[in-house]
Amino acid sequence: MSFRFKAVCDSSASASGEELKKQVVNLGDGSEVVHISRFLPLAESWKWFDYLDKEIPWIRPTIRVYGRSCVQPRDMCYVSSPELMELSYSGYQPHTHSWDDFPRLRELLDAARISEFSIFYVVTTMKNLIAFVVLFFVKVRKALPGSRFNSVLLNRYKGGGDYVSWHADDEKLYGLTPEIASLSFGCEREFLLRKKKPKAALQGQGKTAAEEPLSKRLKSNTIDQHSFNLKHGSLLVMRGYTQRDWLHSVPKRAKATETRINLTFRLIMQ
Ligand SMILES: O=C(O)CCC(=O)C(=O)O
Ligand SMILES: [Fe+2]
Repeated sequence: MSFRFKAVCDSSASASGEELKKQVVNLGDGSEVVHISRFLPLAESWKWFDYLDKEIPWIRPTIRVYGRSCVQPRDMCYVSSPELMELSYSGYQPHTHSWDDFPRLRELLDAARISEFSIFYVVTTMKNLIAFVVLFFVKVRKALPGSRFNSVLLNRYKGGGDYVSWHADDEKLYGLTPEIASLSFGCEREFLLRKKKPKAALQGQGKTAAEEPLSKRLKSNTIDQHSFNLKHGSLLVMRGYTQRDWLHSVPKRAKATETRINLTFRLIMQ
């Protein structure tokens, strides 16, 4: 059973001016999660879901997990700028879609007056995607003043058998205290967080934190586990030392038969 977190609730205004219910969960030791369940209106979210589902050039790459090659259990796409450091995870370097191949798209960025974002992307049908990403950057920034992002990793879970296993987005290119803003569309899925075990204890057992069975951790300390139901149109932000001290996952769920799309916005340090 997952631990029910004690949330500190406050609220902030959305881009359109209405009140957004914002949950701020203090994980301790400088780690924090912000959850806004109704970040985007439902109808607008479905529009974006359909768009992303159809137009993103999704791929399902082969990655390496504990020395073995396997097909990643979800589709993905990656968007960033060529001058930024390249992302690499699980022995896999995703193709970086760049907006430099499509100079006219800069006009769109300027029009949105967010030229400080050196993002982006595009393949043939991507004009709408740029508008889409710009819109969200603006909305996320309004809800979380001071946030900055310059890349986005897109994931598509085509049913309850698709998942992301325990990991931390602690790659060096994001720095020590990355802020990661995650937008979800479509099928509601559970998002879990659990505290990493101190390195010394795991090394003694010849294990990494991700290999420690969940059942064992729950027996020992349920307080180190948090669960969020990520609804259609929701926003979840991890910040502070969350990537250093915690792992997160979206586990398989037999009952989740429909597709879910998730976008995680990140800042690559230059
Ligand atoms: O799908 C999600 O909610 C999380 C995805 C994630 O953790 C990642 O892409 O690193
Ligand atoms: Fe992640």
